[in-house]
Amino acid sequence: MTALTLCNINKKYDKATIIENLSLAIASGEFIVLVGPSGCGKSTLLRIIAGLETPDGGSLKMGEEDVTHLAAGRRSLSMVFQSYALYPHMTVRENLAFGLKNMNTPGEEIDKRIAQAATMLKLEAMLDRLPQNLSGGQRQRVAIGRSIVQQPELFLFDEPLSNLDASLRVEMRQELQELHHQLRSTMVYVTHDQVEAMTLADRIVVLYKGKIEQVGTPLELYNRPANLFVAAFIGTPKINVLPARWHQNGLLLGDNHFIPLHTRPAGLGDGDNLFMAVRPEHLQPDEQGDITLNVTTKLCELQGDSTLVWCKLGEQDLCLKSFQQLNYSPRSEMTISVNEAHLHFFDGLGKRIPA
Ligand SMILES: Nc1ncnc2c1ncn2[C@@H]1O[C@H](COP(=O)(O)OP(=O)(O)OP(=O)(O)O)[C@@H](O)[C@H]1O
Repeated sequence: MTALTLCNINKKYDKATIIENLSLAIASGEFIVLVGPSGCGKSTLLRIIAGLETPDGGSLKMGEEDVTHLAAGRRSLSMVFQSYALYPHMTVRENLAFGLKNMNTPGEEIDKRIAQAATMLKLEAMLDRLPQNLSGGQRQRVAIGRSIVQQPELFLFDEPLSNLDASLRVEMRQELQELHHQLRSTMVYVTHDQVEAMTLADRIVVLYKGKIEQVGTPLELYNRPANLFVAAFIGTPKINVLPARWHQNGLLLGDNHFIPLHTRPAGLGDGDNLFMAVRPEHLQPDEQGDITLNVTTKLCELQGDSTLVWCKLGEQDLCLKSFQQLNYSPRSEMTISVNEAHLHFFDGLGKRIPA
């Protein structure tokens, strides 16, 4: 286990800045998940930590040791890729043993570590098979096993589950959780999958254009997004965002729809522009909430366990998610509601306004 400290990391490709003055302290044993839109620099950051890319500025420490200029092979870490990268002509056992043999680990020790990893990852029955005779999930387990036998202080994962089908992903996600629980190693994990991020992470790092937008526990990000970008990035379907203006004791939404509020968001004065945001699952298809809104339905999407009701408040599109099975015909008038505690407010620059 090791702590990891990134301090003012910069990385450019040609003239384009990919990572900009990025600082992050990762505690020993922590499971950190990096998320962000395609091209925001997640893999680049992981490769910098691995030593596969050199930063143009800044420093990287593992524990107390400055590893900024240490060769990849000399860092006590192991990386698992999306593509598994197994040797096709070697059996599972040989794949697991390969790195250890290169480090001149004694044979007995290799056998012991392979046996432990095989038990942990349920690979015992497959040790003498070639990768071509394994399923995608089993291959991914071998790739993870190859990391485990190295007993690294730090695990790096670059979208390790993205080649697997949906049910296998769920299974592997749970196995990774269990693995972290057993090993208590520091793990840094890149994914596009929100559920993986929310369920695996101790803390999530949201990146955008090479900068950190917010670092926090999954629930901090969901409950108190620091800005509109994070609010819109975390949660499916996306949070509803409505332009608004403070007026006396409430908000004027886009088309002058007034909603009274009990609490004035900090620092707001009459006429100030802001954004009000509300998650689809916090809109209720009834009048029970503190604030009611008269909307016109556009479309109902029945999903079995839930229904998405797409509707319009004036010119503004809204999505409501209900865990009931609902069916409204298009262009029906209905009243929906929300509790004031579920509203988020952001200033004109998209920064959260504390309640
Ligand atoms: N070797 C390279 N040379 C030049 N540009 C690169 C190189 N590697 C990555 N980039 C660019 O750096 C940016 C960040 O890439 P990176 O792979 O880190 O993004 P990402 O967030 O992991 O994206 P994705 O989610 O699509 O995998 C992209 O614009 C990419 O085109």
